[in-house]
Amino acid sequence: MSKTLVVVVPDADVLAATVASRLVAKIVDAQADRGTASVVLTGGRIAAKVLGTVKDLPAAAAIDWSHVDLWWGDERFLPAGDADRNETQARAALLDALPLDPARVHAMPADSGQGVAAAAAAYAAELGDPLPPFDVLMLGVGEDGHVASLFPDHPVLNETSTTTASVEDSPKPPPNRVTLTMPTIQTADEVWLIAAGPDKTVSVGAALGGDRSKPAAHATGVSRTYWLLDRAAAADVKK
Ligand SMILES: O=C1O[C@H](COP(=O)(O)O)[C@@H](O)[C@H](O)[C@H]1O
Repeated sequence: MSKTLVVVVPDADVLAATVASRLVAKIVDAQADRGTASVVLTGGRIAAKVLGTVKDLPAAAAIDWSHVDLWWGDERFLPAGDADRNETQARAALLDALPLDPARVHAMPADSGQGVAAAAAAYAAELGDPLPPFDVLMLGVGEDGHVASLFPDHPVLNETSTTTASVEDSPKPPPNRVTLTMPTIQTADEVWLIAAGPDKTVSVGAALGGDRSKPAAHATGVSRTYWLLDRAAAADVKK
C-alpha cells in the first residue's frame, strides 16, 4: 500500500539540496537494480533550483547518465528554445552539462505549428503502451494547488482515457500546454511534490488536509508519495 511522507526543511535552499541528494540516490539505486533509471521532471522555480543543485553534487558522478530516461510531467506549449519552456529551463539548469543519451531525453513537443492536441498525442505515442516504469515523478505545486498542467476545476483533471492531454485555456500563462493525465502520474513508483515559499502555504495545507478540489491531493505514487516542503510552504500543514 502506498505511504505518504512529509519532509519539512528550513528554507528553499535546503529544500533544493535535500531533493537533489534524494534524486541522485534514487537514480543510483534504480541503476543498481536494473541498469537504468526513469525520472519525470517538473517545471517551475523550485525545480530549476533542484536541478542546478544536482549539477554541483559530487555524488552525481556515481550516475551513468547515458542510462537515464528523462520525461516531463508537463510543458508550456511554446516554440523550441523559448525561455518559458520547462525543457529550456531544465537544459540550462542541468541537462546541457550531462553526458545524456539524446534518445533518452523525452522532451514534450515544442510548438512548430502542429497544434497542441497533436503535440499531446505525439507524446502519448512516445510514452508508449505500457507506460515506462517511472522511478520518480517530481511535481511542483502551484499557488492554486495545480500539479503538472492539471488545474483545479478544469475538465482535463478528470481525463482518464488518455495518458497525456492538451490544455488550451490554462489559467496560468501560457494558455496552451501539454500534460500527463492524473492516472499516468499515479503509475510512478514514487511521486514527489515539492513546494517552497509562503505563496504555496494555502494550497499545500489544503491538499495535504484532504481538499480534493486541489489537483495536488490526487497525485500519489504506487509505493511512496513524498511531500518535500520548506517551512513556509508547510505552515498550514496539520501535524
Ligand atoms: O507552470 C507551471 O507551474 C508549476 C509550479 O511552478 P512554480 O514556479 O510556482 O514552482 C510547475 O510545477 C509546472 O510544471 C509548470 O508548468
